[in-house]
Amino acid sequence: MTQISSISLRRVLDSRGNPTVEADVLTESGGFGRAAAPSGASTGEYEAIELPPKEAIANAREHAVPRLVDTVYAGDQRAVDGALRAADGTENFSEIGANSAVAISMAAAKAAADVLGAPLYQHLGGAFRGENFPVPLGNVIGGGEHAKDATDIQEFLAAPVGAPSVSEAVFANAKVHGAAGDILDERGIGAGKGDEGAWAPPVSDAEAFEIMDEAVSRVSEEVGFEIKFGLDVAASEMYDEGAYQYSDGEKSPDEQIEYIAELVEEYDLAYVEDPLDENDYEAFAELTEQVGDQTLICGDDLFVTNVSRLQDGIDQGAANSILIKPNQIGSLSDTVDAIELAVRNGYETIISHRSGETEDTTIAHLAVATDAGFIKTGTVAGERTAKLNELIRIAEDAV
Ligand SMILES: C=C(OP(=O)(O)O)C(=O)O
Ligand SMILES: [Mg+2]
Repeated sequence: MTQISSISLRRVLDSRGNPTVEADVLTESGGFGRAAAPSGASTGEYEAIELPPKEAIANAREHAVPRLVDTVYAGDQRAVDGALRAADGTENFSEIGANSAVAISMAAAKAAADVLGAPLYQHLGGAFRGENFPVPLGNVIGGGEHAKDATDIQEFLAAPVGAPSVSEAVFANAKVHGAAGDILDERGIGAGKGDEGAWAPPVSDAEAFEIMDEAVSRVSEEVGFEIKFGLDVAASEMYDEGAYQYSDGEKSPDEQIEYIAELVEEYDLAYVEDPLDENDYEAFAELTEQVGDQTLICGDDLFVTNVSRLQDGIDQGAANSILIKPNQIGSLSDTVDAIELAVRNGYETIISHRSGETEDTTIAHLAVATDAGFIKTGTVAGERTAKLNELIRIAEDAV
C-alpha cells in the first residue's frame, strides 16, 4: 500500500528568500507527502552537507529516486532512509545533499501517514508515545549570525516552563516578544528583526539581559505562570584564535565558563545552548559539572544530531541535552537514533527549526511523537508560527 510510486523534487523559497529543496512523495495507493528542507546560517562544522539546491536535486534524481520508486515502502522509514544512504554512499550526504535527503525522508513519512489516515505525530510516535507536549522556546531578541549590529549572543529565548498547556505557552512567548518590543520603545531603541523574527536591537548583551528579564517578568505576572528564559550563545561562531570574541573584548575558555555559570545564577536561566566551542568537549563537561543540575546545557553545533558525537559527549559528561535538527544529519531515522540515544542516557531533547525555514511543520509532529521536553521554533513570523499553530492543533487532536 505504501510502495513509493513517484518522487518529485523542486526548488522553493525559504524564509530568507533563498532556494531550498522540496520533495513530493506519492504511493501506489494514492498517499501523498510533501516536505521541504530548512537551512542554517550558524551551521556546525560537523553537519551533513547541504548542496546548492539545483545540484542536490539533480544528484538525488539520478541516484536516489531510482532506488526508491517502485521498490521501497514509505511506511518502512528505515528502508527509505537506508536507500537514501546507499544512494548517497558517503558519511555526510555530500553526494545527494542532506537537503534532498531530509526532504525525501520527511515527505515519505508524511505519505505513509496519509495512507494510514493518521496524523504524522501518530505515525511517527505510535500508540505508546508519551502524553507530554514540548515547551516551546521562543526567540525574542537575537543577533550573532542571524542579524547584523545586534547582540553577540545569537538568541535570547523565552521558556514558559510553568505554562499549563501548549497553547498558553505559545501565546505567552508571543506576549514576551511583544513586551520586549515595548521595552525597546520605552528605552528609545529602534530595532529591526533578525532571520527568525526576533528583535535585533543595537544593544549590548548586558542590556539584552535586562530587557529579557523585564519582559518575562511582566508577562509572567500577567499570565500567572512561570516564564524563564534561556540562550543560544552559538559560541563556535565567536571562537577565534583560542578565545571568544565579544564586541567589548575577548574571553578565554575558562573566563567563558565562569561568565556563563554567573549568567545561569544571576538570571536563573532555564536553558543554555552552545555556550562553548563545538570542539571543546572538556569545557562543556566542566560547565555541566558546575551548573548542569540547575539548567539545561545543550549541544547544537557540538552534537549536530549525530549519534557518534553525542556518544562522545555522554562518555565525557559534556552537556545534559541535545538540540535535534533533522537536516543536520539528513534523515528521520538518523534523527530518531540520536533522540533515542539521548533519552537512554538521560539527556533532554529539544527539537529545533533552522534560521532559514519554510511552512513545513514536520518538527512539531516529531517533537510530540518523541515526547521531547522542548521545541525551539521561534515566536513570530509565518514560517515559525506554522510550527507553533500546528502544535496547538496537535494538542487539540491528541486529547
Ligand atoms: C537555529 C539555529 O540557527 P541556524 O539554523 O542558523 O544554525 C541555531 O543555531 O540553533
Ligand atoms: Mg544553535
